[in-house]
Amino acid sequence: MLRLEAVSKRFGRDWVLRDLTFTLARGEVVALLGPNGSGKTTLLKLMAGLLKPTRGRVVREGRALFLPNPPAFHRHLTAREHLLYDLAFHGREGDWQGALARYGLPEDLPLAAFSSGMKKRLALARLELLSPDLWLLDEPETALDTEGRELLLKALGKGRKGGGVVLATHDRALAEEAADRVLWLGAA
Ligand SMILES: Nc1ncnc2c1ncn2[C@@H]1O[C@H](COP(=O)(O)OP(=O)(O)OP(=O)(O)O)[C@@H](O)[C@H]1O
Repeated sequence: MLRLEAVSKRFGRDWVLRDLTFTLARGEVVALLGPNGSGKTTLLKLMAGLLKPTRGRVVREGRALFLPNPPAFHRHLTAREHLLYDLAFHGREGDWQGALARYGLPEDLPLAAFSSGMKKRLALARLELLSPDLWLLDEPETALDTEGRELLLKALGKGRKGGGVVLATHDRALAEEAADRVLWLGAA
């Protein structure tokens, strides 16, 4: 699904990642763990193609979608409007009403009025609907309550079936429960 060949990334004079080689197999869920500033978000962005490596190569199969933390939405749209916009933008059709109901979300409230947990739920509903091949998730568990966490675990199962998942997290319990493998990032 995804291969990184001797990838290094530097911002200015600081190396954040050095000589990283990694392969994500189809159907695999991998968790990225490491302290603040160790390069987890940078690595997800490199995997998504949102950043270019300073050295090395990233090879991706299929369509990748990066979920930032916190998720980014147009605040003046409602959940219904946003999902319809996302589906149209990606040229897809999908049961957006079913997705909102599964995640316990209102259709007609502007997203400016969503709590951070509701936004996280909406981001998962959106991912399910758009069903990319590769799910790249930055701290998907933050702001989720117990039920939201269960929904996340289910969604990760769908991501696995769809192709593969890489998630950055500080939650070791989540990594142990959801991931096949952990990639530890330390000081570069
Ligand atoms: N656009 C940028 N320009 C300069 N430095 C950056 C940029 N993006 C990230 N960095 C630096 O790269 C390092 C890694 O940041 P990154 O956000 O990838 O870490 P992280 O492991 O996701 O951290 P956290 O656990 O706090 O979310 C940090 O020192 C950060 O300041």
